[in-house]
Amino acid sequence: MSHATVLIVEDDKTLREALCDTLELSGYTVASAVDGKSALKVLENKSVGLVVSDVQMQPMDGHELLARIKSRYPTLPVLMMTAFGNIEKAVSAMRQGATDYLAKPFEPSLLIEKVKQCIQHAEPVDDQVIADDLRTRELVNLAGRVAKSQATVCIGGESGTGKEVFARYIHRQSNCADGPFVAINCAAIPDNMLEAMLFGYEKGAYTGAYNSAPGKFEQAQEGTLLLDEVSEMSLPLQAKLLRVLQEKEVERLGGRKVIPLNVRILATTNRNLREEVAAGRFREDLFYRLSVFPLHLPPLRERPRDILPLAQFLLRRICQSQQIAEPQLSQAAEQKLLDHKWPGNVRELDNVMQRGLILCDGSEISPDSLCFEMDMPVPQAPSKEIAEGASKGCLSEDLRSVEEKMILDALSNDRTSRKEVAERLGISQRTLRYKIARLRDAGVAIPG
Ligand SMILES: Nc1ncnc2c1ncn2[C@@H]1O[C@H](COP(=O)(O)OP(=O)(O)OP(=O)(O)O)[C@@H](O)[C@H]1O
Repeated sequence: MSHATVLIVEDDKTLREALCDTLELSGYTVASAVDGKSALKVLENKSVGLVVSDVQMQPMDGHELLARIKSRYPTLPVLMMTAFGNIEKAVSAMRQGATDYLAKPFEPSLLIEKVKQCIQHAEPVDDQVIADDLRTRELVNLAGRVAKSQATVCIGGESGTGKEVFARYIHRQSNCADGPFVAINCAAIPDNMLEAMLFGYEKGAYTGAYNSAPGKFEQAQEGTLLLDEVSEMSLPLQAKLLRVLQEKEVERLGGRKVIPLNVRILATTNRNLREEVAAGRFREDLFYRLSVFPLHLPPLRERPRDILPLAQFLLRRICQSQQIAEPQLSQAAEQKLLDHKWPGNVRELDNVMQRGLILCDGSEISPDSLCFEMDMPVPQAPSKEIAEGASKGCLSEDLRSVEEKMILDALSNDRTSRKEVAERLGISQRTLRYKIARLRDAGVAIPG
């Protein structure tokens, strides 16, 4: 049985109670509301997996509620209940994005059947795309439209803006949604390994290849392959990638068989790819092949109406995963979130909500519980303490700032790739990526 809460929106008290009873007896957790306005309030405070709503209600009717839900929670399924014989209302609700409809009066068994179907097809909470700001809503809309084509989409935007969230959304909305979604982070894997992981290899292709293995392209057959941080790929590998994209076929390393591919390609990048092309770090032909349809996600500070819905969504997600009650955000806390500039975007907001949850009193998150990393004091301890901290195996704040300075110095050389920076610092590219993300979350501008 699904754990998702079903929200019943119906102004007729007797019918509302009957619907709630029917679903509760079938094992669902149920919440209820008397009209669209109060339903939106419930949605703000509760994680809901499905809305079952009447059409005719006052003051906010089912159509308006549906429109608000589609703009604010685009992936939340809605089952509309229409008056018997009013097929036009049902058709217009379906056009507006309702998942299904029930014509009144209906048997309890039909309600249970439809609810079950809608919940089965519903997005898990992790897959939801929050889009309240007009700019984000337009992007979701665009992403939904481009999803239906076979076009290669390159999603750009600062770190933590939700590029992977959008890539997954495009996959779910595409004609290959039933196929696999395979993602590979091109920045986190050393070049020779990345090649083997992308294209696969035959037994004996290189030392240590004891068995043959399919690559990510093959794993993504009939589905979507996301090339995350594609700009970090080396030039020689870019050439090989281009060939696979042009030919729509792949050969495993050390293999002779040509494997035809039917894979939708998506890519993301934190960098301005045009600038990378101009600087000679990214192949122009690959740029054009990947950017058939470019989508750019603006930073969170440029879509302020997303901040609070995202904060609430993230809070709910954290509370659900930790199975704890969800505290309210006080009005002053909301204002503090709205006033911040979010250099680390949604990922930074996620961190702030996690910390807020730890620091709050359980029922309410106040402004004091919301601390941004850039506001946290860095103690100026004498160097003796650095050594002591290091010998205890913990990284003191001073050591951390020395480390940060080394990373920033290394990154400030324009001609050095991230891969070379990682090598020079003696850390893996994955570790470097993690440390850069932490610095970004703390509001530090990253060179390059
Ligand atoms: N619109 C959104 N709705 C819901 N969650 C979001 C949204 N945007 C971002 N997130 C959340 O923010 C976090 C960062 O998102 P994501 O990994 O997609 O960002 P990114 O741009 O791909 O980051 P990076 O460039 O560092 O890889 C994730 O936890 C994701 O679930």
